[in-house]
Amino acid sequence: MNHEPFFTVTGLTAGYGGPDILRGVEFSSAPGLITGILGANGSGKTTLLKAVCGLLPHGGQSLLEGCDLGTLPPRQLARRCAYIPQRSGIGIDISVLDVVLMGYNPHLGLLERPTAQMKETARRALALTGLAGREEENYQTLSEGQKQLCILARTLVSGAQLLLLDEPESALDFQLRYRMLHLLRRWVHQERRAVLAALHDPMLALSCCDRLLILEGGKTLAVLSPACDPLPDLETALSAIYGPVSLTACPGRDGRRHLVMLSEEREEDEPWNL
Ligand SMILES: Nc1ncnc2c1ncn2[C@@H]1O[C@H](COP(=O)(O)OP(=O)(O)OP(=O)(O)O)[C@@H](O)[C@H]1O
Repeated sequence: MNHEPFFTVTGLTAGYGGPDILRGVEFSSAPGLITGILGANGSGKTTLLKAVCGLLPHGGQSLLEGCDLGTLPPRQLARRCAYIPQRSGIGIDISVLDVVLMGYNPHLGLLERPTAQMKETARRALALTGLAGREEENYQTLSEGQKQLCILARTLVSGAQLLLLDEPESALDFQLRYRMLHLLRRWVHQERRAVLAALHDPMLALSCCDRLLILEGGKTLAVLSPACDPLPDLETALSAIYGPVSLTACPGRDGRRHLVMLSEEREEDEPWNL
């Protein structure tokens, strides 16, 4: 796999008016890789995604194919970089197909309508995410998990080179969260894009991400490859954010190394006596 820098973050700092929450985050990604951001609650995962796509004032740089994202006007930024927040924020009655077609907005002029080909691609994206036949339904009537799949379809058609996803799996059941990440992984490898996804499920991240960015207190603690880095290195980094854990490697049917993570009980933990 090609490992030339495609997306590089250097010295990223950001906050909300008080002390900096992100304190010099650094990492880089080659094209065709999915990077999972893991960190405890409040470690800065969402803040990182918002700073990269310019929603928060920040210091440092995010370079995508050598272009400083911080210098791009909003429309050009939206063409290159798609940010999917934890909640879609869509509160109006709108069809499922029209939500997916919103992915084309940065490419359309004022009052320009999506083409027949765009509609066809949007239908295919919905079929890929398991929502075939739901195109004309009201988006508001979908379950939270189905809404996440619909937003994923919108992201896939957007043509952005960099996808920033904030807990894209949070409302999905066990099967769907793996299907979603496998789909994203295949798509990213094939299309040579980059995905940065904040995830709360470390097993999912270990199984589906090419790389893991471990955040602790707004800083990069480690950048690791679940497929090839030594287990003790992975255990040390994961234990720093989740408490004591142990990892076991299992051979998958696909021939890749799969990791199973166990949370080890802390001996020093007091029983809960309220
Ligand atoms: N709008 C805001 N104003 C002030 N502080 C904020 C704001 N949003 C987040 N923070 C603070 O920034 C820190 C990092 O929050 P952030 O949402 O980036 O963490 P996270 O890793 O995504 O957490 P979680 O896993 O709980 O979603 C937290 O201490 C939080 O209180």
